[in-house]
Amino acid sequence: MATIELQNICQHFGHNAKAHVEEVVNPFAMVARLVKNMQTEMTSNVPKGAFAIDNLNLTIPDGKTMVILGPSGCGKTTLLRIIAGLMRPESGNVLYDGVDVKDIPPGERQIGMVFQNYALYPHFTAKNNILSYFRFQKHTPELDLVAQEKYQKTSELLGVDIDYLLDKKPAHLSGGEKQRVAIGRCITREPKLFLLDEPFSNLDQPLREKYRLHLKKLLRHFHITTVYVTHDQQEAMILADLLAIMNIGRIEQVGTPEEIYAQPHSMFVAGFLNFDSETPAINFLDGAFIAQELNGMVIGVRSEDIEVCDQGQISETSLRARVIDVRHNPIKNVTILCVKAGNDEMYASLPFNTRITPRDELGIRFKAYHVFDKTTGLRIQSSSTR
Ligand SMILES: Nc1ncnc2c1ncn2[C@@H]1O[C@H](COP(=O)(O)OP(=O)(O)OP(=O)(O)O)[C@@H](O)[C@H]1O
Repeated sequence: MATIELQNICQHFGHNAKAHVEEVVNPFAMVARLVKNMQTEMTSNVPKGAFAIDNLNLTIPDGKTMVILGPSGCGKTTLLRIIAGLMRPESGNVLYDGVDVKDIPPGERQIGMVFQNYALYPHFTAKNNILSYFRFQKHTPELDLVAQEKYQKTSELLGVDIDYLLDKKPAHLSGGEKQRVAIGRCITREPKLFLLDEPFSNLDQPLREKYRLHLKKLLRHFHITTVYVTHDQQEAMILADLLAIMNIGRIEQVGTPEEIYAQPHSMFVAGFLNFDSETPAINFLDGAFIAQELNGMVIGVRSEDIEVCDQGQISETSLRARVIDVRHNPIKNVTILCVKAGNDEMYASLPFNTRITPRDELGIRFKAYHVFDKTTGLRIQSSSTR
């Protein structure tokens, strides 16, 4: 196990690049990068052109799972590759337990890595992939014994259903099976650090859900420091001890999912972290519409923090609104309203089956809200009557 520290990391790509990336000579890493770049090209939300990580600092505490969550192209994989040593940053330090690992090659850092494409050895069976760490060492009867024990323990932890795929080669394994073999391969080497880059992105939804719970169990069992990269909010929420929200080369906020949701540092974080995909993460409203002294500010209010009242109960502390749309969701036990107040449209989550219909006129009140500076996007204050 290890505490990982990133200190003042800088890395530039594109036309503002200060230097060429020093790619550690590793054919697998280079192929993975090419594939990754093609995928990023196709899906990135970040403006094309220069990309920079400037003076990034981050600590991943010993034994914790830190999920790096951010939009496509914000630099999550770059960060993971810097931690792994697959890329040397232009400047800054990476420390494992306080020791600078600049001169330690990736293969000697005791890392278990699982990438999107799993990078299994195609000519090895599943069993030999799981044991590949031992297969590359000088063969001795003692090593065979250790390997057998490790293998036994790993397959127990991965679940009984790994047995039937052991003699198959990767070409004959499904995405979920490859993923289990890749994780098994990591566990067998007893890493001090797990690095996982969207390992479930090739799986369909039910399998993703199954395997992420399985992975959570494994991570709990081993207490290995883990960095998990994803842009899937549900995955992040389930797996994270700590979340780091990333945006265009910057870590915007670090904390538990609950802390970040309750006290977002910025409009980006407030609008990005969404506990419930039924509604937008937060409603942003023009401060001036709420009160004159809030001119130049933006109000952020979560859908669950909006309550409604009859027109007759509208007071100084409530706003007039018109219902645009009503959706009842019996599974989640909520009724979602879309209402318009002034020029602002917003969503409210109410108890299931609330008797409201489109075009109703009503009053709305905020139980809690955040105030953001319109120019910097930073949170200035929060208010709650909950
Ligand atoms: N070796 C490289 N050379 C030039 N640009 C690169 C290189 N690697 C990454 N980039 C650029 O850096 C940015 C961040 O890429 P990165 O793969 O780290 O993002 P990401 O957050 O992991 O994205 P995704 O969620 O889509 O996988 C992108 O704009 C990408 O095009």
